[in-house]
Amino acid sequence: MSRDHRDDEQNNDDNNTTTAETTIVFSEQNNSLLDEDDYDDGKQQVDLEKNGGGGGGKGKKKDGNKEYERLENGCDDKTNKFITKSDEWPPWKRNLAAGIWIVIFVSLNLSLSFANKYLFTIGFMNPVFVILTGTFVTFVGSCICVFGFKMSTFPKAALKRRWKMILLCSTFQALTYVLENISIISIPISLNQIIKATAPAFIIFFQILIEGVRFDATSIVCTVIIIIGAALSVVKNPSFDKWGFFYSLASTIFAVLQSILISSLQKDKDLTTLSIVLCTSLPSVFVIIPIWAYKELPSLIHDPYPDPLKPWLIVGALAFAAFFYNLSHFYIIKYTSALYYAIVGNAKIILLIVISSVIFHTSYVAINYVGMGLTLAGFFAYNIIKYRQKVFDSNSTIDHTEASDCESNNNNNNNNNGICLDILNRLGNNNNNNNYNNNKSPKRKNATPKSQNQSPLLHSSPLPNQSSINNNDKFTYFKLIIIIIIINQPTNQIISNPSNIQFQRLDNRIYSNLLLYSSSYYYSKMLMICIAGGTASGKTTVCEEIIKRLENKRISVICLDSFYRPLTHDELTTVASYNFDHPSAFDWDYATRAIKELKSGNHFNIPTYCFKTHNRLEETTPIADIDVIIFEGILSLYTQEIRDQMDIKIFVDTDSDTRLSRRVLRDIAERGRNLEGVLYQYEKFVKPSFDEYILPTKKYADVIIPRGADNVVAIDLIVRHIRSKLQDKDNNMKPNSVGNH
Ligand SMILES: Nc1ncnc2c1ncn2[C@@H]1O[C@H](COP(=O)(O)OP(=O)(O)O)[C@@H](O)[C@H]1O
Ligand SMILES: O=c1ccn([C@@H]2O[C@H](COP(=O)(O)O)[C@@H](O)[C@H]2O)c(=O)[nH]1
Repeated sequence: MSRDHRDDEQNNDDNNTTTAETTIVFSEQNNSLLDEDDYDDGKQQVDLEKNGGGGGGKGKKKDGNKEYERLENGCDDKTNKFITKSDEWPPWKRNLAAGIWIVIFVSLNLSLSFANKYLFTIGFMNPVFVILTGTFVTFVGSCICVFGFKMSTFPKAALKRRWKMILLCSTFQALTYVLENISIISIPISLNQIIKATAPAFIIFFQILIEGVRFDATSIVCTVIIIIGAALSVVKNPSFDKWGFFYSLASTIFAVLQSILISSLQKDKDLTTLSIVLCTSLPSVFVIIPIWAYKELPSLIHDPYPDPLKPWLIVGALAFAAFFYNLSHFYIIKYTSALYYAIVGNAKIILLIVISSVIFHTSYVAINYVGMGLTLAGFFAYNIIKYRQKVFDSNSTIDHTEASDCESNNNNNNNNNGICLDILNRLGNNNNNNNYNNNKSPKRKNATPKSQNQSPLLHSSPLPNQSSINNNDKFTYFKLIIIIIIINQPTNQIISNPSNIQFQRLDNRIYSNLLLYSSSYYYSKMLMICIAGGTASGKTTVCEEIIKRLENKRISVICLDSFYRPLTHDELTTVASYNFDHPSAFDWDYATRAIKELKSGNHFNIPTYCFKTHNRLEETTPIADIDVIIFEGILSLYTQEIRDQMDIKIFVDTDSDTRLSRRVLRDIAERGRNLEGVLYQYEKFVKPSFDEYILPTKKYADVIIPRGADNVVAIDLIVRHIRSKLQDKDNNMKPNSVGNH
């Protein structure tokens, strides 16, 4: 141990109280493990909080800085959610608001269905037009909410990033509603809802088709029950109509596809439910217009209605109701969670089946009642299973964090996306699980050479598969297009048969109900390790050594460096006076989200930072489906939120002279610097920041490794510990452990 480190630890000993954890220092001199006293928790991190979760300092003040704009607009730094007054409401007020919106949601849905039915009975046979006006008013209304009332941000960046997915989603959305409305003309609402209840079967089908996912027996049994039930519901049903049935089925399939896309879109930090409605409604209008022009325009012009004003008033009212119905989705999710919303949506389907059967005196034969009972039972069971799995999933994730206060953060972050561990994210996965997400330059030994501006993947593993989000997107779209081709075949036939068009109801936002189904059986079995330490202390080298020894495991290394804030124009002009070693140089919000998402078993695209341009590059590196994540960086132990996610916390403790000499060589060779620049930066920023911010985080480490990668004993012991932790997790994954939660 170097002298100054000893001094530092001594100081800490003097000053601090003990915590429950024990820090282990690996000393190779005597090959023994030395127990160290622990230190006071949470003291250093105050600095970050003072700076607004790391968002403070320089980054916030500069013009043109996106983060600054975001914060100025009222976006919370930690959760990345838009802050409104209601976020500060007491729980009772939020619950009351949620309750009111749930009532609005259910009653609007029922009213839309029944008013639509009434429209058709008075001879207004333009279901596509009803959807068109509803979608258009939804677009105008969401514009007013976003631009006028600033209820959500306009997701410009997300729109640019995800425009293809948004367009596809809009198309599915339009087809879902149009086909559904057309279908209900020839079959009763209750039958239509029964058909919609078969959605889990399609979810499972698509997951098997697209991903090759294997499902647990209970999900399969529920799905089989649903299908048998749905079949029995239609057999000999006096109200059955084959085209109505096919339209409804096609609508359900599109809704499933739409739900898959929506759940993926909801993972985007910039997309709220409201902004998704805004972005998808306009393209939907453009998809619906040609269908409407082809199907209904001639009859709309030529067929006079007995009472011309009445239907138009109803259509107008329905369009506004459709908008508020959409708005209610946003508010229910806002005040509760997406999971809650999905449950409400499922309950609504059942309510609709029962009420519509009673109101419209739908006639059934005995076998249909058996079928409906079976469908509902399967549907209930499926949802209960998914709900339990989800709850188990979040419990197991929280357990690993060993922190109670991260629970609320987890819940917050998962509100929009926690329940929809979406197919698409895993659709996009490739097999480069053992990837090295590192924005640094090529390393010695096995590192793959790359230029500074290349994609940041540095493969220390035998899997040389580089990838970027673009490639993933292509792959994903390719798969979706295949699905569309398969699905479009029967759909085209149906649409081309005008004689079957009768109309019953307006809007039924099925996608949100389906979010629950798209949640697959998932366990958080990943191990998260944090490696902190001063610059050039050997963090990366230690990672490489660990990876080498864990050859058969899927490991990803994420560098805190990837989350450097891109420098603004002003900052670039005075880059020599920019402190890259200060906590405010990092985008903590982004880094925290990445760690939490990955820890929850979700996919995340890691950004790429370029040390030469001090900017973020276009490429991102998708990370998912791995056994071990190593989060490495000078300040990786700095924030409590990130520390709370870690299973093992390591500090690489290398003496400062060694670090300086390594840094000089590295920065000149790999980061395009000169000697004067490196020394100036080291003296002015690197060393003071190390003393002030980095070294104090050593107290949070479970393991301290003196001399970095040279300390073979330490690395061997860590690897052994990782193996045993992974084994523990594997054991806990066994099916019979589910019941314990
Ligand atoms: N044990 C070691 N012996 C010799 N050189 C080392 C050792 N560990 C790291 N280095 C060199 O020091 C530099 C910085 O190491 P690195 O692992 O990248 O540190 P960090 O990730 O902490 O910045 C690299 O050029 C690396 O080759
Ligand atoms: O644009 C940048 C960003 C960072 N730095 C320096 O990099 C190190 C962190 O990387 P390590 O690999 O952990 O050393 C940090 O000390 C910054 O000073 C930079 O020079 N330019």
